[in-house]
Amino acid sequence: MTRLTLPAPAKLNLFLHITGRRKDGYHELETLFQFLTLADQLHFQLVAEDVIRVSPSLPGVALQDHLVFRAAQLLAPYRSDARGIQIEIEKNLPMGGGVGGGSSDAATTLLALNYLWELNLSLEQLAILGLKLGADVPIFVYGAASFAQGVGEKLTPVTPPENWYLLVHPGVHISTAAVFSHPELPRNTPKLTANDPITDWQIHHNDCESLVCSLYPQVATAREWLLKYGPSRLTGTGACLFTCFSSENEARQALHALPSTFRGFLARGVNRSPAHVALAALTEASTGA
Ligand SMILES: C[C@](O)(CO)[C@H](O)COP(=O)(O)OP(=O)(O)OC[C@H]1O[C@@H](n2ccc(N)nc2=O)[C@H](O)[C@@H]1O
Ligand SMILES: Nc1ncnc2c1ncn2[C@@H]1O[C@H](COP(=O)(O)OP(=O)(O)OP(=O)(O)O)[C@@H](O)[C@H]1O
Repeated sequence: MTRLTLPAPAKLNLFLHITGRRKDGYHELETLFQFLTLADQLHFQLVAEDVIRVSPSLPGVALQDHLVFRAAQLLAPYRSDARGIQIEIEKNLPMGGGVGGGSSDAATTLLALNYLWELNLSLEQLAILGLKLGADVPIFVYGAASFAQGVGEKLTPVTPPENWYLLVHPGVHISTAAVFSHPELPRNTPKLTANDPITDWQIHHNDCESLVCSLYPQVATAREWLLKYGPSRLTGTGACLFTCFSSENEARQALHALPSTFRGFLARGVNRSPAHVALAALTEASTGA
């Protein structure tokens, strides 16, 4: 096989507790990750020359900083021949939206190149490499909805309900680093205990939400609008907020009522990453399983 298309799905942080800060500045988190059917699409094509080509370019992102390019660079030394790769990205996920688009693009690149370059690296090896690119990369590499601890890399698979979500982007770009370095960010939520119902996400909260709403009035306005439909929550450090619906139809009706100042996305929560589903289908087809 010389070409491959794989999705790079969005994630939601159904809740996000900050339980402490490490000496290196990174924060200790407890968060519940679920994937969405909403995804970027990445097209990979092996080429004879020893190059890594990524197109189209992303606004404001130099090639050397592009997480897809960096993921390919990390894997290139493991090749046994000099075949290069051409990668084309259909970007559907809002950047800086808290849905992990960059991390997911990187993880899908690791999975795809491991397959196309026939590297036979384990998911654990890919996750360790991926963590160098961002705290959110390992969850996408493993591909199972999980309760995460540490900086987001200690993962315990769980199965929250696979609801329909309306995701609202209030139109602001939020820097993860800026939120995490803010002096007013709460950092001392007590750790959950073994008896806490982890997948019952609505009883938990996102520690970034109040701060982000006070720094960005558009996020606060979007939150107020979403609250008419049910409990709403910030994902990651924002800017996107979500609420859940028991059917696609109800979610679609809410999307139709969304003020034009916001962008809305309809998606289903899924406990297995669509990238893994697609890769498994491919492997089964090629082995005739
Ligand atoms: C907020 C989350 O999206 C929750 O899933 C992630 O923790 C962020 O993951 P990410 O975007 O992959 O983050 P990284 O690229 O590793 O880090 C961006 C910046 O966020 C801060 N950061 C990130 C993760 C973490 N556990 N503690 C932090 O303090 C660091 O200042 C870092 O410089
Ligand atoms: N392939 C990529 N897709 C998106 N952003 C990228 C990519 N490569 C590098 N970046 C840079 O990473 C920044 C954060 O991107 P991303 O869209 O993943 O944010 P996010 O959804 O808020 O992430 P998270 O929830 O993990 O904090 C972008 O603003 C951009 O500068």
